[in-house]
Amino acid sequence: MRGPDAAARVGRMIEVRELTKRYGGTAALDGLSFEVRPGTVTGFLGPNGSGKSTCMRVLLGLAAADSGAALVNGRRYRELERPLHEVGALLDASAGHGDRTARDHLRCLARTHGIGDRRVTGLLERVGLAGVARRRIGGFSLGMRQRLGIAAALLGDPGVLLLDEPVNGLDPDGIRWIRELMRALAAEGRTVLVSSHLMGEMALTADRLVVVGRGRLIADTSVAELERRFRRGVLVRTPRAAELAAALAEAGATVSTEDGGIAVHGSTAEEIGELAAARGIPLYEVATRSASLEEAYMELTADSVAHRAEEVAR
Ligand SMILES: Nc1ncnc2c1ncn2[C@@H]1O[C@H](COP(=O)(O)OP(=O)(O)OP(=O)(O)O)[C@@H](O)[C@H]1O
Repeated sequence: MRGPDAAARVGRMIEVRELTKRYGGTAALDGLSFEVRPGTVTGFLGPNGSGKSTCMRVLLGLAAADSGAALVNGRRYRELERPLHEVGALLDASAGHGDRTARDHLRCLARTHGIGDRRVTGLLERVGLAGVARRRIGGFSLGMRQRLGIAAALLGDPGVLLLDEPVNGLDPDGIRWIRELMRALAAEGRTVLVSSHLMGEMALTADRLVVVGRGRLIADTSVAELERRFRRGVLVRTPRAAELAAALAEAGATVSTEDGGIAVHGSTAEEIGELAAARGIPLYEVATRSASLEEAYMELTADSVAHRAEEVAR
């Protein structure tokens, strides 16, 4: 890979192109393409079995795709010269020798890449494990293991991070901690891709969303765009409802009576306000209604969920 195209690709950090992977009769990935940009937290969302983990495993060289490309900094994982310095991953928090202390676990990993003890000590502090650094991992709670996994992912100070369901099984403190850490890592200019099947969680953390279903791309969008796309019209309360409704209908909007007010589709809150002002109609309330991101997500993925239920029942 040479020339201007290669340079552009390096800037993109994660690129998944037409990725396909079958397990027997199941297409885990079915022509999936998307890119993840630096400086953002990108949520990787999809119902159970939609291919998120498989995609991450292919990106990390842990599974081979049947066709297509999964690139980090413009290269396949196996072509990376110093992988730990380019991409860090949290896949399975149960990994790690139970007999080893947290510090020794990180030191062993660090040595494979010539990373010194000082970085290990710094990371144990960053993830809040400095106080238990000499305790054996076997006695760690799930939350402590997640923190250790994240320290391992950060060892080589990589620009790209892949986190598979990092909040699974964590208490509210742990969830808040991971959320803040992901935001801080993105603010440092890193590319952070984090998988989840909980839209509510991602809505609080992610700037962008890549939504997949049955191994295919359903949406690649910013959180704000998704909210806009799922607007549910404008609810207006006024003492002169019939008059305003007639004026709005004349202007081309669709109007219905609802909840002691009128529901307007096809007109923005600004247009409604100006039209009412021009006619001297007082407005008591003008509220743009959006579906919650959770509802938007349910709508986007409904087909994949139904299909999966059929597959499981078969
Ligand atoms: N090693 C494997 N052998 C056989 N089938 C597999 C294997 N790994 C994944 N699959 C299948 O591939 C599909 C995608 O699974 P994958 O784990 O990638 O989805 P996911 O989106 O990560 O799901 P979840 O949210 O449940 O973790 C599923 O139908 C799954 O059963």
